[in-house]
Amino acid sequence: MSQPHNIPIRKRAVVGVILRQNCFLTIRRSLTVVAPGKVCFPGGGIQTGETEAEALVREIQEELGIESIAGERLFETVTPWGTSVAWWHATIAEDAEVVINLEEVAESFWRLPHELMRDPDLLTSNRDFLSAWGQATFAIPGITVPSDWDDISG
Ligand SMILES: Nc1nc2c([nH]c(=O)n2[C@H]2C[C@H](O)[C@@H](COP(=O)(O)OP(=O)(O)OP(=O)(O)O)O2)c(=O)[nH]1
Repeated sequence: MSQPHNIPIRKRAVVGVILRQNCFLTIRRSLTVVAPGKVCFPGGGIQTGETEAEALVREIQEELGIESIAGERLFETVTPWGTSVAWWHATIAEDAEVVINLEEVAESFWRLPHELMRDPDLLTSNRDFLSAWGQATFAIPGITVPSDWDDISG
């Protein structure tokens, strides 16, 4: 699944969509990284020689101190600044405890879909990702689109 685009790709990144009890594991970016203070999912740039799944697991470990298992590749977008972003479902242990890396992450929290959509600090690409999910462009394992989604996202 992908969005149509004609922006030259300068970098590739991967993002982890992790759920617990209908809530997304979400981070607020630290003030020293790109898009400071913005809310998004864990993830980051893919290094040379890494697969997307390897980069996903490494970034989640680096940012949140937790082991994860890469699941299904859900979606792909391109940021206006030319980063191709692959959106992956990932799972973590039920009792995994998040320990944030303060160099990259200001805080982490679990958010219901409508709470995320209403957060003014949510990265635009994440809003687009959630909208595409709400329109059934792809499914996310373990969560269904709320029946009142059109009211939430409209
Ligand atoms: N981490 C993360 N990045 C996202 C999300 N949505 C989205 O468009 N992005 C974009 C922003 C960036 O262009 C790219 C990853 O950025 P990043 O700043 O987290 O990655 P990074 O630390 O590896 O960056 P760098 O050190 O390589 O510069 O993906 C998201 O939910 N989480």
